[in-house]
Amino acid sequence: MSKGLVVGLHHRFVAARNRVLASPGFQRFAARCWLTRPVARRRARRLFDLVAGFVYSQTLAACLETGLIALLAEETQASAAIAARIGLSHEATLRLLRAGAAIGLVERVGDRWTLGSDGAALRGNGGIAEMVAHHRLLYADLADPVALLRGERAGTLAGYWDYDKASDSDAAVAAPYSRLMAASQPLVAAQILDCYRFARHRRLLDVGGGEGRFLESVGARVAGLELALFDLPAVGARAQTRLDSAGLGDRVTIHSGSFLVDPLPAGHDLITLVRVLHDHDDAPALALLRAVHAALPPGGRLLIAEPMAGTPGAEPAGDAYFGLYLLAMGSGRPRTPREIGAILAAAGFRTSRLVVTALPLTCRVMIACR
Ligand SMILES: C[S@@+](CC[C@H](N)C(=O)[O-])C[C@H]1O[C@@H](n2cnc3c(N)ncnc32)[C@H](O)[C@@H]1O
Repeated sequence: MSKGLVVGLHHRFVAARNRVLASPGFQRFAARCWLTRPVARRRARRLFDLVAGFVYSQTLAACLETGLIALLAEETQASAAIAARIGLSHEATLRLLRAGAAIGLVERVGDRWTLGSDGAALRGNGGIAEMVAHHRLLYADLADPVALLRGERAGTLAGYWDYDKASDSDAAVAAPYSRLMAASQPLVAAQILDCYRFARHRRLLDVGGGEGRFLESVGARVAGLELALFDLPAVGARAQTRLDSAGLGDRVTIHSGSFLVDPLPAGHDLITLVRVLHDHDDAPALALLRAVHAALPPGGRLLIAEPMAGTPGAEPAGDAYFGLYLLAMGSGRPRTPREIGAILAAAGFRTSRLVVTALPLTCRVMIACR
């Protein structure tokens, strides 16, 4: 069968399916028939979740901002005691507790309240709370999503992630985004360190390494590996301070500059790009990969770690969440492993492969060989 014919048949199938699914008569039938009812209910719930997603996010924000999650992590409490601690009326507290319970953040046990399973999981990862607070900026930009897509809105996030100002040594610009990245870094670092054997290398350069939180994790896990970090001047200065106070100052060399303008330091057999490539549009991304290629010796490796588009089971995190987040930020896009492989080949890398990580939703890893 020719490819054109297969595409044509696929198209006709999808069009026919969508006509049926959109029909109110079919929807009524599907909801009433015992055979189709479970599927109809699942689909209705999924659609409702899409419509209501912002309300759930804001419920989560309120649970964090009032201190409810932190409070219940300490001890179970009665609603009146909770109200006194979080500074809301008893009525508002009950409303928040019930909303939080409905989405798994808190749980009622007898006449007291404790964390729900998602609330407990959230406590185990400090980076999530920081992201939730940070989403105020994202949601301000998304208040008019069509204007954002048309390019009619100067994004609030674009001012937050202002790499141009950070490259002019503007410490006030670099500080908030560097702190945010450092807070969410441990979860990412653990996955990278679990999926790739760093001990096979002698010298590692982490490009766009932020405050050095990733190198801190590598240093703690892999003895004997020489460490170096490259980032914009204002960020490099923060990394120096952080790594000095972590006792790694002697083991890490900090290089400051812009990877879009300055050559990367040579002499490292492994270079890492952790949550860096997706920040950049295709032309600068290719320039960056060419700079990495030029800095590596023959046989040297590049490790790319970031959330990617088209991740099975985590599709919304790629093209929906990061697609719109990076649009608001003003540059970059999430890429599929195949797209990353194509730019790696264009930059001169001989081979590239995907490595399995524990939580591909937050981080996938590709290894390229020069
Ligand atoms: C999203 S953050 C990731 C930080 C760190 N790798 C992590 O995972 O926590 C991107 C990093 O790339 C750095 N960066 C952006 N543009 C750069 C450039 N032109 N040259 C050097 N570093 C740059 C930023 O300063 C920032 O630290």
